[in-house]
Amino acid sequence: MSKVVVCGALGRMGMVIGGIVSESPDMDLVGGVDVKEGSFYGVPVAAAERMGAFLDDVRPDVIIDFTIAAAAVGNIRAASERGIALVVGTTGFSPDQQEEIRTAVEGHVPAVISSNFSVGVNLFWALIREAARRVPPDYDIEVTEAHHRYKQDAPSGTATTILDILDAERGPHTRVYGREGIAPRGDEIGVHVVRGGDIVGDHTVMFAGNHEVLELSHRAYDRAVFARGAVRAAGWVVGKEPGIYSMNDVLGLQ
Ligand SMILES: NC(=O)C1=CN([C@@H]2O[C@H](COP(=O)(O)OP(=O)(O)OC[C@H]3O[C@@H](n4cnc5c(N)ncnc54)[C@H](OP(=O)(O)O)[C@@H]3O)[C@@H](O)[C@H]2O)C=CC1
Ligand SMILES: O=C(O)C1=N[C@H](C(=O)O)C[C@H](O)C1
Repeated sequence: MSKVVVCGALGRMGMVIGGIVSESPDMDLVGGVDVKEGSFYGVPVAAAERMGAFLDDVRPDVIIDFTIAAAAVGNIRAASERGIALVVGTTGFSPDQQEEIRTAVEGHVPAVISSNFSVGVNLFWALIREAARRVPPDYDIEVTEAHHRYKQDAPSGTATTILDILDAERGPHTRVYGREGIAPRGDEIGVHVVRGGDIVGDHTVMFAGNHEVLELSHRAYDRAVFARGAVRAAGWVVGKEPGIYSMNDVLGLQ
């Protein structure tokens, strides 16, 4: 039975994750952490400022973090100092924050870190990789993502992962974020961000040649797809060797 703490417990993702963990026969939801204290699913939610004391009290096996980048870095450090395994879904990390996370995790605790925990998106990334290898080099590439009006970071973590896959397969390209005025196309990848309403998460990669367009798309209809993946990762990561793992490791896709 793994003891689980959810960071960002009272947020959109935290609430869905808490519900799934509380109903999992092999998991014990022992608490949450959020900016303000409270409770969810019958367990306490500690205020972020007293997270360390709370972890020392409830002693979880794994922390699932869906907060914001600045908070997640500190949460990861707090988990690492106590030898607690991690699942991190938070997005929007700067290169410096990514380096801080690597230093906190590697050689200390096992952590599954992914910008998207849905099975569909992990397959989508594999299909994009394959397409990027096969599509002729002169085809233009545009990446579009759409999310709800409350999303803070842009472009999404999932879109950033897509851009990293495209760079790995086709060589580094300049990223042009939207266009305005006279904007002739070069050898860039165009990146387009849409924010509105309650869109859960849409991503499209367009490969545009002369007289044809190939598009690969993924659309999430419910946050449960991300939450189920994160809870699955939490069950998987406890007891693994220290290091950073991807959702491919959890799903056995590599
Ligand atoms: N990898 C994936 O599959 C997915 C990743 N995400 C990512 O997860 C993150 C959260 O998304 P979402 O749930 O929609 O966002 P929300 O804003 O709804 O939830 C984040 C929660 O974290 C709280 N929080 C802020 N700082 C701290 C802290 N120091 N300690 C604990 N809690 C804190 C926020 O409180 P307050 O509101 O008071 O600031 C809020 O309740 C985002 O980065 C998003 O991109 C989202 C979906 C899927
Ligand atoms: O903030 C969200 O909602 C989501 N964030 C993740 C991202 O930035 O890619 C994953 C998903 O698209 C939903």
